Parts: sequence; structure tokens; C-alpha cells
Amino acid sequence: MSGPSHDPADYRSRDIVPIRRALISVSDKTGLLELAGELAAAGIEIVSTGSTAKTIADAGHPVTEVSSVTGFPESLDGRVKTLHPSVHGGLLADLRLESHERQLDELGIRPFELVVVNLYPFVETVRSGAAANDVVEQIDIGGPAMVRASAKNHANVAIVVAPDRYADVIAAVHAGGTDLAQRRRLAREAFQHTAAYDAAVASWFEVEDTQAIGRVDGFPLEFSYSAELQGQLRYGENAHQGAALYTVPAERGIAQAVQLHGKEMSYNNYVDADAAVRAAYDLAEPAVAIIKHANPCGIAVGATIAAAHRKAHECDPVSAFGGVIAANRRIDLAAAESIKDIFTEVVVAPGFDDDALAVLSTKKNIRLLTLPEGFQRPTREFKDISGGVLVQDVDAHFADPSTWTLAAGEPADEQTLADLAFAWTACRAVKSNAILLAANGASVGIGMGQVNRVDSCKLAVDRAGDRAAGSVAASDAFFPFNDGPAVLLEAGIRAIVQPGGSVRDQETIDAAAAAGVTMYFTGERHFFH
Ligand SMILES: NC(=O)c1ncn([C@@H]2O[C@H](COP(=O)(O)O)[C@@H](O)[C@H]2O)c1NC=O
Repeated sequence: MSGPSHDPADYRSRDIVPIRRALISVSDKTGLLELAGELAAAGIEIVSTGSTAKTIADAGHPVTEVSSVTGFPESLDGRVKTLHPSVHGGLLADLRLESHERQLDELGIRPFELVVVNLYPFVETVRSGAAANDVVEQIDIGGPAMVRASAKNHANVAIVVAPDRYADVIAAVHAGGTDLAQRRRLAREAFQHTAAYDAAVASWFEVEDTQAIGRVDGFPLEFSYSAELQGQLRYGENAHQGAALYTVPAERGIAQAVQLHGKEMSYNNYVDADAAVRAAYDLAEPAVAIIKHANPCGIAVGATIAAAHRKAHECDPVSAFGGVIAANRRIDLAAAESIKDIFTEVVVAPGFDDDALAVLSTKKNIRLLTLPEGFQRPTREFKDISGGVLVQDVDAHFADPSTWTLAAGEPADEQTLADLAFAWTACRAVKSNAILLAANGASVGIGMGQVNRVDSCKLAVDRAGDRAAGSVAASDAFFPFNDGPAVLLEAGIRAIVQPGGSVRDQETIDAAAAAGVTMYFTGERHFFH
């Protein structure tokens, strides 16, 4: 243990601490004058920094400039204001100890019993698109130092970091001081606040580095995650689970989407909307993905979003009931007309034309979400496991058909190759084991989430029904046995695309060749769990 330890008997008890001297240094001046007025009226000395002191003085309240306490001018563009022993001694002295009291006297330092600090607006500055030097200038150093010092010394000091606590402080002034339980609560909030602040700074550096070198090549030795509470959700995946939405300030994703219409978004709505956007945005042409329980029940591309929606819906109209729809282009009137009579939980898109919004807004149960300006797909994914978190690059690479290897049959004609490329891209949005049958730029049968590949084949073929014959199939990973391909070939699948790489590839190749079916190997797989 570093530092001297004291005998428990050395500590004098201190529950109620009367406030005689307060240090106030705030960027957000909300509620400042009311607080300062109450403190001044109670005869409490207020020590304050630059613009905070000026605001208080301009309102006619007595205030002591911090520079007259430190004996130094505020300097280096405000980088050094309160970083001084005359301030920090007054914050850190543990007056339960006689020895600390004596040292303060010897040093001529007076203690503070109340500290009110809120920090430079770092996140707001990042959001405003400020240049890097200006962002760096908004990394508060002196503020967090005071907050942490006071929170450590909560036995003696009340630390307030948010204007919505001022009323409690004023009440404590009138009651004769703060009590220990209150100071502990405030200390906890203070440490949470500085931790979130530092995490936001660290994630800004990470985003900056990512942009500078195109991608993060390595993984940091440590990382922190800063997110702001956006709001509580009614419940989590099930009604007995509590849930909330947090947003990451520097990001622009589904969490920042703006709701234009409908009931409050649920936890499951967010999960499905994210999966839907992920699927639709994998495709370059106008595309629609319809999601249920994080899996697609239809994905299609078309000349228009209306056409893509019709094709995606036809894939599995039964499952599309109550689905979540994402489009990678604006929703126009024709798309709205296509969607409006189908019971849909959420539609999310980069925008809605006014007439489309008017049509869909007549449906009270549909939620309409527009993606935030500057929408960006994440580059990294995080998955919680007990005791830690797994981090990976997002699977965003799709092998180009020109790099595929023809493993069986004749080279595909242009239309077949286009369908294979579509199926290959679309199947990565399907939970493994994934088999996706497609025709004319639309899924016609999807087998997902099975614990063996042959069952996914059966499911896809079963869902496609008559449409299986003549369609093409994509498999997210290689076929370990020939049983899955046998199901596809028997159903009349015309062409198959799969990674290849199984020790039994030859059996699958021979079966496809014997059936006259074209089969390509991509050399790349798309597991998705
Ligand atoms: N450098 C310092 O010693 C220092 N002391 C306090 N601050 C910050 O200055 C702000 C208030 O400054 P002013 O009262 O000048 O507007 C607060 O957000 C506070 O967190 C500092 N600024 C940054 O590090």
C-alpha cells in the first residue's frame, strides 16, 4: 500500500459537514446564478475560475478569483487555472485527521466543503465537426483533477458534477450541511462522470486513428467504451428483463436513427432494425431486407425499392408478417403503397418522401425510422462473453465472382452469375448454417440457424417450394458432406456457390457435375452467429 496508513482511532467522525467555502468552475452555466445566489445569501465564500467568476460577479454576487488563491494568473489558454496546491490541498485534506488539519494551517491553505464542476464540452465539440486541435483543447484536465480529488475526499467534500443536483445542494445548505451518505452518492456519480468523459476521449482517438490509416490494424492493449443513456426501453427481449438504449456519441448508426412515426421502439425492434439495415446495405443496387428474429425472411434487389420490396416479401409472406423492413434507398410513394397493407413493425430507410410518410403514417402500429445524416456502418463488432468481450472486424468483404473458381459444370451465363453473386452476398445476413436460394435478384427460400447444413438445405428448399427448381443456391460455409448438396440437386437447383475447402469436396463436385449443375468455390466463408 502506498502512502501512510492511519490508525482507525486517528479518524474523527464527520457526518454533517457545514459548507463554508465553495469552489465553482463550470462550462455549462445552467442554474449557476441561482446556486451562487443561495450560497452567497448563506454567507458561503465562492472561489471561481475565469468566465464562471465573471458570470457570478456580473450578477452582483461576491466571488473570489481562483488566481488570487493560487497567486498565479490563469495561463496557457486556460490549460492551467486550478492545478495548484492551494486549490488541491483544500480539496484533498482529510479533516477527520488532526495531522491534515495542522498541515493546512501551516501551509496557509483553507479547505473547501463544496466543489461544483462540470467539464469542457468535449463530446459536443467532436459532434460539431471541429478540427483536431480544437477538439484536443476541449480535453479538460483541471476539471477532472478537481472532481476526482473531491470525490476521493468525500468524507469532507461534496462534489457536484451536474446542474440537476443543485437543488439538493441548496437544500443541504439550508439544512446545515451535507451528510456522508449524500457525499458518497455524489462521489460515485463524479467517478462515473470522469470515467465516461475519459472513455469518450479515448474513443475519439480510436476513431481518428481509424480514419487516418483506413482501418485499425491492431487491437489496443486496453479499450474503454463510452455511451450515453438515450432512454430506458419498456423491457428487454422479454417483459421481465429491464433494458435501455445507450448511444455512442461519435457514431451514426441505428441507435441515432430518428423516429418519424409510431409507438416507442422496443429492444427487439432495435435488434431487428440493425440486422435489417446490415443486410440491405450489403447490396449496392436498391435493396430491401425483411427481418424477423434477426434473420431475413426475404432479401431482394430491384430497379426501385417498391420492386425490391415486392420481391423480398414474396420470398416468405407468412414470416414477413410483423417483420422489420430496411431499405438502402429512400422510401417513395410506390414503396409505401407496397408496404402499407402488410403488418410491419418497423420500416427503416435513409429517408421517406413526404407522400410516402403520409401513407405509412396512417398505420398506427408501424414505426418509421430515418437513418441519421452521415449514417455509417460499424467497422468493429463486440460480443459480450462472461468475463470479457470478443472484438472482431465486421464481415464486409465479399469475394468477387471474377475471383471464384469453377468447381463443376459449365461457366454460368450472365444472369445466373448475377443471381449467384446476389445469393452469395445475401446469405451473409443469414445466421449460420445458412443456405439461401435465389432467382432474379431475390431470395426464394432461406434455411437459417440450423445446427447442421443438411437441415438448412431442407428448410430452404421447403420454403422455396416450386421456386426451388431453377433457382441458385449459396451456402455460407463449405459442405462437410454431400447430403446437403444432394437435397439441393434433387430440388432442381441450377447453380451453387460455396466457399469449398472440405476434405470431401470431391464428392460434392462429382454430384454437381453428374447433375449438370454449375458450382463455384469462393475460397471465403461468411459464418454469422
Ligand atoms: N486547467 C485548469 O486548471 C482547469 N481548471 C478548471 N478547468 C475547467 O474550466 C472550466 C470552467 O472555466 P471558466 O470558468 O473559465 O469558464 C470547467 O469546465 C473546468 O472543468 C480547467 N480547464 C482545463 O483543463
